[in-house]
Amino acid sequence: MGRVVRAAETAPTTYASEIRTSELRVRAGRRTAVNGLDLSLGIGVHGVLGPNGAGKTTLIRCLATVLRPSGGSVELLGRKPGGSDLRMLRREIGYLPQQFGYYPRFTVREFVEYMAWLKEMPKAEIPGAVQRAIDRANLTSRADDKLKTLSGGMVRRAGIAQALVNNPRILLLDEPTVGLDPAQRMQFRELLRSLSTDTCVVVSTHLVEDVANACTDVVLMNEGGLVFQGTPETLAAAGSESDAGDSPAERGYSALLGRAS
Ligand SMILES: Nc1ncnc2c1ncn2[C@@H]1O[C@H](COP(=O)(O)OP(=O)(O)OP(=O)(O)O)[C@@H](O)[C@H]1O
Repeated sequence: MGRVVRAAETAPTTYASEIRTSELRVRAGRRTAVNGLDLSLGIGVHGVLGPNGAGKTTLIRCLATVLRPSGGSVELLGRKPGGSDLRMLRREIGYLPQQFGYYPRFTVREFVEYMAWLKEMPKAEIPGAVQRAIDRANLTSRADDKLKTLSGGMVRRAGIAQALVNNPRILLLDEPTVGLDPAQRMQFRELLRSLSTDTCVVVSTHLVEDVANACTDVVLMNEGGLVFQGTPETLAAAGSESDAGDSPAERGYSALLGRAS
């Protein structure tokens, strides 16, 4: 008889926080765009909000291991990114940049397959994983069309598909809903909800309503720092009728930013 395998050995590794930053500083050009940020993000959907220039993109690029911290520290899945471990870590991360390059003659399927290959997925798993990612991004009917024939919103969805293809433990999405029509935004919210139980998703957006409706946690940034972290309900409760905005969440956003400045 073989050795008894304890449940703890087969269960996926869990962390107190998939992402942890401490006094994190990150430069963008000459600016320190993230300046002393302490964050702890676990499984769930974390909506990062903040005005233009708050440091959202810079933070996400650092979490994607594209930019190195200039001070403080970042830990992803319990590890400090760097050295020989970096490739292993990147296999566990999905990333949709604000702007991404692609070869326009690739079909959606070829593009997502190529990204799966770059992420060093086992060859036999790629076709199934690519189809699943394309389905989840609602591009099934356009899977074999060339990227140059797609609308901007569809290209964005191809970007979402490539970010999902390796079933990442950490999924970083920088303004994923730009260019999506209202029906697609609703479907995207569904996708976020389906990811919220087993993935640490970080999604930056200007759409406070997307955060209020599809995120489990709100991270509000201003001038490179953290202004607020809490549930969408707490964000909404922070506002009053006198604050700017068309909804309780927008009024909460305005109130918290107003108090911070
Ligand atoms: N490559 C760069 N060179 C110089 N400054 C930069 C660069 N990238 C960003 N910055 C500056 O860093 C700050 C933070 O920018 P970042 O793009 O992270 O903000 P953001 O919150 O994502 O803004 P937005 O909502 O406009 O996308 C801004 O003041 C910006 O001008």
